[in-house]
Amino acid sequence: MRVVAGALQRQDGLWLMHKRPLHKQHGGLWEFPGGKAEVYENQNEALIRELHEELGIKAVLDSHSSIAEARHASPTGGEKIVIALYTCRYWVGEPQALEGGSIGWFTPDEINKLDKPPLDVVLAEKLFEELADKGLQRR
Ligand SMILES: Nc1nc2c([nH]c(=O)n2[C@@H]2O[C@H](COP(=O)(O)OP(=O)(O)OP(=O)(O)O)[C@@H](O)[C@H]2O)c(=O)[nH]1
Repeated sequence: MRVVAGALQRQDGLWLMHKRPLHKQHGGLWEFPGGKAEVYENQNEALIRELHEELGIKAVLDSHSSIAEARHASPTGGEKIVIALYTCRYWVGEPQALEGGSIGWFTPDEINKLDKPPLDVVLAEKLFEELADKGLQRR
């Protein structure tokens, strides 16, 4: 299963995280917004669609390439999940939680402390390491 996620950074440097609705898998945990890519979509298209459905924004991805990836086999021994994370600094519209969860804006240190699904823990670590390596401002 291909999953795509967005690391949205606002102009004040804070990053958006989405709290999953309670009734879903990983309910109440904070994730990078996104979701499953359909078979007919490339990853960029899938993420732009998911960010529109979940947050109501039109996003412009910083790059066609992902900044980090995380993967694991599903607990049922079924298909492997691969999540690719893309950064995004430009979008049209004000992000809102449209699917029953909530959103918040956080510093990297705050994100590290949020309760997250396992792959988002990995994505957050890799994202902030990668940005530090590139000498980019984290906040
Ligand atoms: N973000 C994230 N998703 C994970 C992790 N582990 C894992 O199995 N997933 C699964 O990856 C999928 C992410 O897609 P999604 O966000 O569109 O899933 P969803 O349940 O909201 O949508 P759905 O109602 O269409 O199934 C979900 O099935 C989610 O449970 C993880 O560590 N982080």
